[in-house]
Amino acid sequence: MERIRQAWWRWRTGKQGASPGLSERLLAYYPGAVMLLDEEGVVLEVNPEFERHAGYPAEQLLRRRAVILDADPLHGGFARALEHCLTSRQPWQGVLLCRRADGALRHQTTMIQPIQAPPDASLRLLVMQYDVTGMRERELRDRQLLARLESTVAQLPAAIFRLHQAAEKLEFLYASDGIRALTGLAAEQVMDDADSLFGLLVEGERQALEVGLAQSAVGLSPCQQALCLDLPAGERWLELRARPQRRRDGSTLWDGVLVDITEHKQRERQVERLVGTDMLTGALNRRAFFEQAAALQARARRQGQAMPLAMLDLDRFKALNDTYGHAAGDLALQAFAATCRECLRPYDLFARIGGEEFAALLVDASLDDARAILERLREAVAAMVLEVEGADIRFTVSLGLAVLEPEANLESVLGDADRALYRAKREGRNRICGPKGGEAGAGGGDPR
Ligand SMILES: Nc1nc2c(ncn2[C@@H]2O[C@H](COP(=O)(O)OP(=O)(O)OP(=O)(O)O)[C@@H](O)[C@H]2O)c(=O)[nH]1
Repeated sequence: MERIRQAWWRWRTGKQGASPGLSERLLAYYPGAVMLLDEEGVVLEVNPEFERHAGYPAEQLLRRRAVILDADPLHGGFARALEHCLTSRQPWQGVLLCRRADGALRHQTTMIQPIQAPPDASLRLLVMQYDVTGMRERELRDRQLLARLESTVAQLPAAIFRLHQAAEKLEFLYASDGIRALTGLAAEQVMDDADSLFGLLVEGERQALEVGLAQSAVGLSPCQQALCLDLPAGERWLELRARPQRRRDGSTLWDGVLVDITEHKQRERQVERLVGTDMLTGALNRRAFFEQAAALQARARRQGQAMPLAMLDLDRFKALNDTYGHAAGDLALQAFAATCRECLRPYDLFARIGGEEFAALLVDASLDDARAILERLREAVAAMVLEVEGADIRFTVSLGLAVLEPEANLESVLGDADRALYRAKREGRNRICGPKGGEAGAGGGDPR
């Protein structure tokens, strides 16, 4: 077969010219159907394989026009292909829909080569056909299957992808249409430029992804990573799950899926918030305060900054409870916490760390700033009037202030603030004390 293909190729490319023996060789060895036609398109000769491949007994075809093989002998492509070869003396190649003697339609890949046949150098056409119907049917089935698969993938609430990394560069070799619902980006956009997607990652997430992919590439282990995107509609969380494979050139490929996990993340955060929140007042609880204060202190340590820390305690709260009842006391605690949140800045930490004891950690504030903020807070609390069953309830707050130095121990600084608070109580309540020697912002004293 290879020998014949090479001979055919030499012939077609004209390196050797039309070999007089070639048509005989093709008629003898070509594994498909071969016909030799005269310049009227009449069949002069066929090969022994002809009937098996063309589905026509040789005797029915010899001395008849070859176009009768065409599914449409009058207007089909066979007649046009022959016409082309005869007028241009150029070869023709293509797929023709032919009809077998039993009426079955078959796709035949067809090559037609004009040759000058000795001895009179009259024009002949050498026609070779090979039945590719099975191949075309398989191709059609594959295409239908692929179309079904693509539409199924498009319906998924996820995007599938193939990611390639070579020389540190990441590119999507494939991204399904689902990427648009997840990110607002078209699949083509992501395939053209992976950064159109990775550029949406919130700060630090890209680095986390690169580390995750690097670990996956080294150990050829699955990669699973939660990614947070900053989209115009808000924050969106995706989970990337992918399996790596190594290419021969040493680069790595991941086939994987991106799934929206925003709802799950939001629920997770809600639970985290609830676990870290005091149910009565909505302030942070003691555990969350210590965790978040430690994180803020680590950041402040890097910047070499100290942070003012205050303890707040309602004055004579027992008496309020005793006079108006525990429910009124609860209401007072809630109103107090709400006023504190209004007076503090959104990024300050505010927590209920005991019964009627609260703490505030002021971020990026000098001691003077803190005093001014807390003084406003003290005044706002003193100005509050709670109406409970016809009675106007007023109360005040005492504050103890300390400074959390970058390297200091949080518990012991809370102790300092507590001691300052004790002084504020002793000196008449409704005032701010501390740090040592810096008593300022004293209020009107205990109204009682
Ligand atoms: N209503 C209510 N009261 C609470 C809650 N937690 C603690 N308390 C009350 O807060 C009061 C705290 O009283 P004390 O520690 O004696 O102090 P105080 O009466 O505020 O007096 P000073 O702190 O000295 O001004 C107690 O009566 C507790 O029962 C709570 O969740 N709700």
